[in-house]
Amino acid sequence: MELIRRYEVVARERLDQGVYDYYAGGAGDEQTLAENDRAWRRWWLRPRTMVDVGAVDPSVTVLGRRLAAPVIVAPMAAQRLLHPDGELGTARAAAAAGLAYTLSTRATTDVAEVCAAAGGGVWFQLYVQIDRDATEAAVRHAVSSGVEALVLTVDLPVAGRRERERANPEIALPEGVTLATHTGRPAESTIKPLGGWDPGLTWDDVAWLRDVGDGTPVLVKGVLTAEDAEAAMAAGAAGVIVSNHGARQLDGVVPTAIALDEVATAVEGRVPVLVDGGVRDGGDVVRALALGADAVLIGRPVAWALAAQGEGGVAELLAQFAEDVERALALCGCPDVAAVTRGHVQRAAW
Ligand SMILES: Cc1cc2nc3c(=O)[nH]c(=O)nc-3n(C[C@H](O)[C@H](O)[C@H](O)COP(=O)(O)O)c2cc1C
Ligand SMILES: CC(C)CC(=O)C(=O)O
Repeated sequence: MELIRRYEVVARERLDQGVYDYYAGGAGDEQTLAENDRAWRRWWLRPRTMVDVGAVDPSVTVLGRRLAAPVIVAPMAAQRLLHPDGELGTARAAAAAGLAYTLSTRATTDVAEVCAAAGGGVWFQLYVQIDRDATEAAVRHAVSSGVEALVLTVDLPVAGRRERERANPEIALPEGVTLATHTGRPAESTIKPLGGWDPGLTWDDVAWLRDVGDGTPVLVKGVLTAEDAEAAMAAGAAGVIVSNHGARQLDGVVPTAIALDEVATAVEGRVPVLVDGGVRDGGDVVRALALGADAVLIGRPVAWALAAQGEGGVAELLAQFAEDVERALALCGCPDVAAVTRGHVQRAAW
């Protein structure tokens, strides 16, 4: 937490108020935003001692790819708003750390360039548009660029009510920077919360996407209930991401540290379960693993590191984060990720 706070302080100094607010903000009164962080800490860790932790291996395999730690960079729009290194910087830093990187549909760098820079381990987050032809073209372009998974975001049928964005509803991108044309629309020089996404998306569309993606695994991002986890698996999802979109969509939805328990119990190991929202240190990662996650995604901490120090900042953050996961595993008596069990957490009474 401390490391991340330092990056956030620098990021806040460097960024325009509107840009900082866009990244930091949540929906409504930001009740869920605050609880996303706190809810992890309401699970106390139950460490075991006298286990040989002389060599701790924090690596995992997700969708066939070995990751140095169970950590993936979450999709976040418009990263060249934060630093000229933008998506290329974050993707390169993730690759150097042996982690996967998820590129947003609303990126400021084309997916082909990002895949080339990372050399593997890139996932493509998809917002399905009303214009299905444009979406199909984007998916084909992403797949032919070499993305290893399609992350279908299902929690943004309409824009959340984000009070902090009201002051700056349309953020101008820096001179010479435009949004990548993953939407098939002409290059745009501002970022808006919503534009042309299909609010009519249903579970039947997972089969369509699998088809368009030519078998590339489809992960459903934005699952908060056992019911939706079942529906996602029935629809052919290769995995689910427990997420409330960083508390940016509907204030009052369940924090992900609570939803994860229900979702992982329902999934019973049939597909990978990932989680994001408020994961801030190695202890949180162990909590997530204990509750049944295969890996976590982290969002804002990466944004702050990028804004503060560009690619080097993200590299440092991810290295320290992975090291902290290793330390937390050792201190819980777990020589590897497989050793983490439900018995490594207990719910706090408050
Ligand atoms: C500024 C910002 C932009 C985001 N853009 C996207 C996006 O384009 N697509 C998406 O699926 N999620 C997006 N998210 C949500 C993140 O992928 C992720 O779910 C969330 O930020 C994780 O929580 P954390 O920031 O607390 O780690 C965005 C989040 C932020 C903060
Ligand atoms: C362009 C936006 C829809 C990106 C996003 O998902 C977000 O701001 O949370």
